[in-house]
Amino acid sequence: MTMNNKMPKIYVAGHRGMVGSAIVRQLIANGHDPAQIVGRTHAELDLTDQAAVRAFFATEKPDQVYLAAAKVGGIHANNTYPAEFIYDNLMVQANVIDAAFRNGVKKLLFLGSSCIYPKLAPQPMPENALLTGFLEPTNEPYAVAKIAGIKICESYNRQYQKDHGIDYRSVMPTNLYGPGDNYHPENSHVIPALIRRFHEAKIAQAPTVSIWGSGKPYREFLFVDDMASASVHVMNLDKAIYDEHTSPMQSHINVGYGSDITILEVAHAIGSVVGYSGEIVFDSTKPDGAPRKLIDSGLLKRLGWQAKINIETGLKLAYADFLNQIR
Ligand SMILES: NC(=O)C1=CN([C@@H]2O[C@H](COP(=O)(O)OP(=O)(O)OC[C@H]3O[C@@H](n4cnc5c(N)ncnc54)[C@H](OP(=O)(O)O)[C@@H]3O)[C@@H](O)[C@H]2O)C=CC1
Ligand SMILES: C[C@H]1O[C@H](OP(=O)(O)OP(=O)(O)OC[C@H]2O[C@@H](n3cnc4c(=O)[nH]c(N)nc43)[C@H](O)[C@@H]2O)[C@@H](O)[C@@H](O)C1=O
Repeated sequence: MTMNNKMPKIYVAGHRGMVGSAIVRQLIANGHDPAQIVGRTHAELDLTDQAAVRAFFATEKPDQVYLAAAKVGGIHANNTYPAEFIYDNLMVQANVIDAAFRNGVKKLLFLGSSCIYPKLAPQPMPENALLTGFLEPTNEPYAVAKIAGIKICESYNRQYQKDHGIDYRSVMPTNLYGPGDNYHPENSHVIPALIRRFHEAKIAQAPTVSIWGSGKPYREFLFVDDMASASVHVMNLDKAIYDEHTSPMQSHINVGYGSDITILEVAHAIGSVVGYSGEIVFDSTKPDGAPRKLIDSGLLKRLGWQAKINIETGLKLAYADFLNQIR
């Protein structure tokens, strides 16, 4: 009882989402008391509603916040709903970070995305590639919102850290996948989309299955439980160490797997896990997006974290999750 009282009360924004639910699992696996973890569904609390967010923080008074709620989707969703991607993400971030500050939250972790980096950034992309060039057009509105999220955290630290003791950090994940993913046929990311399409092709005994674009772009894929462990690791890093490796105007940290593969290679790997042996064809009416976006995760490695789950293992776990979801 005494020990539980000393545990920080943690608000995981987006606790039902793929990453948020993995962060909750990780915190509990680390021994955190589930009663000291707070979550609200979108239906219970719309984070774009400033008054509702302020009222929630004033009532719950969490000590720490993991900001894993966002409008999220793959290349088609980003391209089709750009207004929602920029508006929702700007509002959610601004509301949550500001309400956290106003209500005494000392520690917050903001989840951005590797799409913050320029389309033609040097590969692998280091943290200091931010704001050095043009963004990939298919997800520019989402990326601009994510860049604003980093800058909100940095600005609050710069203005308020000294007097209020706040420490708001940011992590930039590469492309993620795993249990709890969104398997929508159009609006999802490539791995869940292809798991569904290959599974349906197998059941229908279809001779071909199509993948979008040329299959040539490279992507770096990280399993969601690795992302959750990296998030908790960065949140809990000693402040002196975090400060030594970042700066007030460049405080974000990349979270990647460490290597990338082509979309055609990941399609073959998914075909093999699902058990589909037909032919792969290309839908050239669909965009390729960024040619490559491998992030440099050297800083996080130096700070003591590395991914554990390889793509073969991760895809098997993801397919098991898909089968479970459609049962
Ligand atoms: N998935 C990926 O490949 C990547 C994800 N990220 C980042 O990681 C974080 C988590 O993403 P992920 O878990 O994949 O996404 P999910 O879509 O699985 O989860 C996002 C969660 O946020 C909630 N949410 C969205 N809008 C609102 C709102 N207005 N009010 C309240 N809740 C809201 C969603 O609820 P509901 O579904 O009910 O709307 C959902 O539970 C995001 O910041 C994302 O940008 C970064 C890089 C890659
Ligand atoms: C995480 C990241 O996610 C988005 O960027 P993206 O990396 O381009 O994401 P994606 O997973 O949707 O596509 C990866 C690649 O795969 C190809 N591809 C083939 N076949 C399918 C397919 O069936 N579906 C999808 N979605 N892609 C397919 C697709 O054409 C592309 O070449 C950002 O908008 C932004 O949200 C962001 O930060």
